[in-house]
Amino acid sequence: MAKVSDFIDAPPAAWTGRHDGAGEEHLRWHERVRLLGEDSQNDAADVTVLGFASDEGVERNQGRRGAAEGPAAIRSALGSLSLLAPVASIDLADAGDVTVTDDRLEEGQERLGQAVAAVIDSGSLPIVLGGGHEIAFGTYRGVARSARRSAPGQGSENKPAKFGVLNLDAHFDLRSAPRATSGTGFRQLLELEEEQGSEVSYAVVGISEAANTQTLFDTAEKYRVKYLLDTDCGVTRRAEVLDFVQSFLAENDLIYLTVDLDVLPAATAPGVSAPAARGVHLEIIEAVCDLVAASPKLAAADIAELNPAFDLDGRTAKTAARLAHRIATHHFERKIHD
Ligand SMILES: N=CN[C@@H](CCC(=O)O)C(=O)O
Ligand SMILES: [Mn+2]
Ligand SMILES: [Mn+2]
Repeated sequence: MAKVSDFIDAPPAAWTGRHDGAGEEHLRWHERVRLLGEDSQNDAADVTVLGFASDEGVERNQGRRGAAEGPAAIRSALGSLSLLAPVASIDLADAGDVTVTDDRLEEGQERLGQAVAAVIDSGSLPIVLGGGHEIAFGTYRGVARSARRSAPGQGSENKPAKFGVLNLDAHFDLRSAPRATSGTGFRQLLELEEEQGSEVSYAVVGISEAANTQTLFDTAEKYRVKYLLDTDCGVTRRAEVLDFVQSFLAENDLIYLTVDLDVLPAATAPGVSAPAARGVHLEIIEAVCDLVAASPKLAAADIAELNPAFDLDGRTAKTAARLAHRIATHHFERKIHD
């Protein structure tokens, strides 16, 4: 079986963070994460972090370069986060980064797909740290080529698993372009599935009417995309948002969760290529991540678009780290209670 290290360009570096003492009562991420290398015997951690160091897709989409530095900034913010008693036994691994050099984005997405599939097939949950939202086509390829995709769906011996992609984003990212960009990923995957005669359902939480043109809404309709506008996702609408997500979980057998940090208000996530004037409050985004992470259907997650060059006092990196932490710990808590 292929190992994740076969597809990695930059092996993981040592994690750092605050150290308060040796006991488990002081535990933080940097003291728990083990680094995966070519010689690692057991790759199947509960959660495996890997990075996608790319901003080529953002550049091609007329955006602001800098997201290639995102994975390092998220790891740095994750390092000092506490692992409290209920999750102190979580096995966390870092596989290192897939790196996009020059303009070889498509190659990088392919390698990311192979790395993600290797992690899933080892029995671990991959959380991929971006990187521009071109990460999505790579992570999707990983879920699509994993054994979980070809396993039969629930309640049916013959039908393949129903695959749902849930995007938390101000944008549809359904653009048509001659080459892959950070704005084309979901159109690419919908077209690929159509060509293959297979199916994927795509849903988005947080769409901004001001930041998507009519042609993008028309494309969303063509592909029967389910979505909630940012104006439907205020903190008083939490129950409706969670109902929307719960229905999507119920309709599918296998879920890929992707978080584009520009779904959050610019005050919470200034360090992105396209900050949101309104956005969806972190309280709602967190509740959605918690719900999805606690589902055994979750196959992979990623967090995209952190651009440290535009961050203010590391607040976007801290937010990204907090979401990665919640996805990891909610996944683990469900796993140990099952
Ligand atoms: N990842 C994609 N992003 C948006 C960027 C929008 C903007 O730059 O204003 C999109 O393509 O729609
Ligand atoms: Mn976006
Ligand atoms: Mn996006």
